[in-house]
Amino acid sequence: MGRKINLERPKKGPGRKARKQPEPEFQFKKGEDEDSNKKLSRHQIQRLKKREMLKQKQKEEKKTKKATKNAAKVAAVPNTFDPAEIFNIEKSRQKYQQLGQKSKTPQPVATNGHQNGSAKKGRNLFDSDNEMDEDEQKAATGKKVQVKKSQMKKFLQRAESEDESDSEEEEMDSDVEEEEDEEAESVEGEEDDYEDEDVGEELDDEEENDEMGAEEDYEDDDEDDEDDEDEEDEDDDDEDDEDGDMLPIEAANKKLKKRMEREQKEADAEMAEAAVNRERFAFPTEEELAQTTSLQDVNMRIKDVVGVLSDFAANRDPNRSRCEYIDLLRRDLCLYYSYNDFFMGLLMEIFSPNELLEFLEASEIQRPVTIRTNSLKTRRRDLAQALINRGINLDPIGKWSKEGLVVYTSQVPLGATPEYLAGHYMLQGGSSMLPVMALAPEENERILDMCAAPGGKSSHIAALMKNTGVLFVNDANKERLHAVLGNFHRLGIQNAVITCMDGVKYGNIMKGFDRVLLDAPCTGSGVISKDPSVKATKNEIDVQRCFNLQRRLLLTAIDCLSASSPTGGYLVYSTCSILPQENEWVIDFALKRRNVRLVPTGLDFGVEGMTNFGAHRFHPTMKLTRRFYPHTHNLDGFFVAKLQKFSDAIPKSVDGEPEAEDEVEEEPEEEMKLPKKIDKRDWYYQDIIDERKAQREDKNKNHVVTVFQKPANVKKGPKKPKQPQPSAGEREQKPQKPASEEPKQPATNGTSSSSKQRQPAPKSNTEQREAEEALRLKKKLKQVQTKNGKAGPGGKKNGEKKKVVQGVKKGAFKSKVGKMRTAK
Ligand SMILES: C[S@@+](CC[C@H](N)C(=O)[O-])C[C@H]1O[C@@H](n2cnc3c(N)ncnc32)[C@H](O)[C@@H]1O
Repeated sequence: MGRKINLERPKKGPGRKARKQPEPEFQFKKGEDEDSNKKLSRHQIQRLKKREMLKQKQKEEKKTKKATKNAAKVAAVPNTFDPAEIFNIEKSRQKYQQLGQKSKTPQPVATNGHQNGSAKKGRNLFDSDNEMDEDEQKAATGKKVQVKKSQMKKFLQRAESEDESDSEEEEMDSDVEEEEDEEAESVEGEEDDYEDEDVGEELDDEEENDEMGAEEDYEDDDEDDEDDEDEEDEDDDDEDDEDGDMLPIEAANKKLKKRMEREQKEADAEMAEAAVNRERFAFPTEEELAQTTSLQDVNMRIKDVVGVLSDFAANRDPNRSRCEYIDLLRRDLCLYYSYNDFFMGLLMEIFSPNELLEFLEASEIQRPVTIRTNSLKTRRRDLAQALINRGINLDPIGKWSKEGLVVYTSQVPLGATPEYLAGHYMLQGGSSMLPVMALAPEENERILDMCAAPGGKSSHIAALMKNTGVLFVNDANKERLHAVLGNFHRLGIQNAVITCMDGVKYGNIMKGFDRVLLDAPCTGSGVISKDPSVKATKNEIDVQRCFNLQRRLLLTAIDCLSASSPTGGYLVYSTCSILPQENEWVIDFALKRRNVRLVPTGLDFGVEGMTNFGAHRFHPTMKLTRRFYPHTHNLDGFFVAKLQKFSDAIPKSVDGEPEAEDEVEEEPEEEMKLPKKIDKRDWYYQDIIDERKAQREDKNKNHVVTVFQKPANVKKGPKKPKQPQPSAGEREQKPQKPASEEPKQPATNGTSSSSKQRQPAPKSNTEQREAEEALRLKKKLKQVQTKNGKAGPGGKKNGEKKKVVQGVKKGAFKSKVGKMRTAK
């Protein structure tokens, strides 16, 4: 028989040690100590005494330290502060302990692990002050204490780690005590063991001493802070008396406030002292000005003069007028930032000296690259994801736009990604989205964009219209309109009609629009970072030319609008200029001449429009317009105004005021002039860069195609026949034709355009060039024939012309022209 299996399961429950463990006792509480001394072992009593002595010693040390520091205390106060220093962890910890001890009652607490220990401390921290739940406490603290979360987090983390180390210590102590008790019970009088215990105790004490030493070191490291803390300690004591059970964190906050106030006072005093001691800026003589060679000196002088102007009465040289200072400032600013005097003068009329400096600095820096999601093809989230996958680092442009994205870095050219080519986005400046947002186009409306090329805003309008209704897209610049066409194809816009005409005359063709956008041509004073040539090239005539055109365009745009439109009758006028002459002044001009009123733009940021400018007083509602600046919004400088037409009737013009003030004699501006040099990375001219590239490619293709078609004709046909030198007598008889009459270039107007009209419109650049070539050849042939006929068969001239006809090969011309026509 084997052994009988014991089927009885072993009893579950607390282990031997746990069962044996008595209720935890808090032995080091004052008051209780004397009563409980009887219960304590000899060693425990010794240890307790030791600790008491140590504490006493520590207190005394602290007191002496405080006294010496107070004696040595001078006005030296740190200029900066570290929140961690203000939320002094060690002090807080001590305070927690005190608070904890105040409220601590000898109730049983599980001490199986340091987490509980710390939890216990945590509870003490909160429970000691009042009896609210921890959560309630937290909520209350959150309301009361205005401290940054991160600071709070750090603070609590550090406090927790301190608590943890404390609890570990306690655990160690309790373990040792436990062992002691056990040993005392079993082997009384075993000296060795006691010695060991003593060693253990000493180690404990050493540890404590070390800790205290470390604390002291910490304190010594930050003596200055300690000074403050000591001071605050005193305050704290008072506060404690005053505020009673104030949370430590509240106390810390109070300390922080006090400290900040004190620092502010000191900073003010320092500033005042510096102002008194500062060397007064001496106005430079002409010689000194002439001797200035370094830009750094100019920069210094700019700052000095701006400083003087900020408090002119106090800082001025009594022998110098404000005008002299301003002239000096303008001169230096022009030199430092490379502006012409006139343009700098305009800017100085807009901004205060300090803000002017900010604007000039911001205009030297490129704005962030931004793109607009084409909502006809994709969603911003999807586009962002696709671009992020290509290594493009981007973010939403801001809360104000649902479509814009700002691109920080990109490893691929943004104008060549598959997403761009698929029309998922448009390269567009952030501020360019604002006028369309203000226009707020609706579906199924009839909308006009009067100056639309290259089509950034038009395509945005079309997207908001969701390809419904009709969008009339106009621009006076034919070349730029090609870009509109390209962009619209790429972006999938199908509701647009593109026209090329002077906007001023648009009202003669079509009216009754629900909404009109007039993004007027301007000086570009808001986009200096994109085109720095503005700084040095713009003159008074340019500005006058711009605002005169803008006024005329605006009046026409208003005339094109329908006051009885069921959905709108709104017009948005915008420019990328910050000059009031091109903005508020133009709007004010229109307000006086048409039945329109200003309405809010709906844009929730931007600076209010000006109601005063120099001697000018604009309509008070001008405040509803919005200005955007590079230095305040990190956007291109822009102006946006929204008008509502309330009557189609045109009021009689204001007496004595011409339709266009300060009219400058000028030729009608047919096409916008492009800058001489276009930066290849400039998105604004991306369309033109593409166009030129395409033309270059076309040229090469053209060459190949011509050779392929008829190489012989190409060589012989267009060859210019050598004109025999006429004799002196002949020269007198028949004067030579002026160069302009020579049909060198394919004509773009006059007869050629009429003949063009008869032919079907060329579809592409190559075809167009071929057609023009054919026309040129045809014309040349005709000319030669006529001349031949006129000269008569027998004369000397006749013979020469015959030679020419032979030279160009009449048959070859005809066949080429014929072939091209059939090709068409
Ligand atoms: C500021 S740009 C327009 C930019 C466009 N709205 C966009 O967002 O892409 C001004 C445009 O006005 C055009 N323009 C200049 N004079 C004009 C006129 N008299 N009539 C119509 N357009 C004109 C220029 O060709 C230029 O394309």
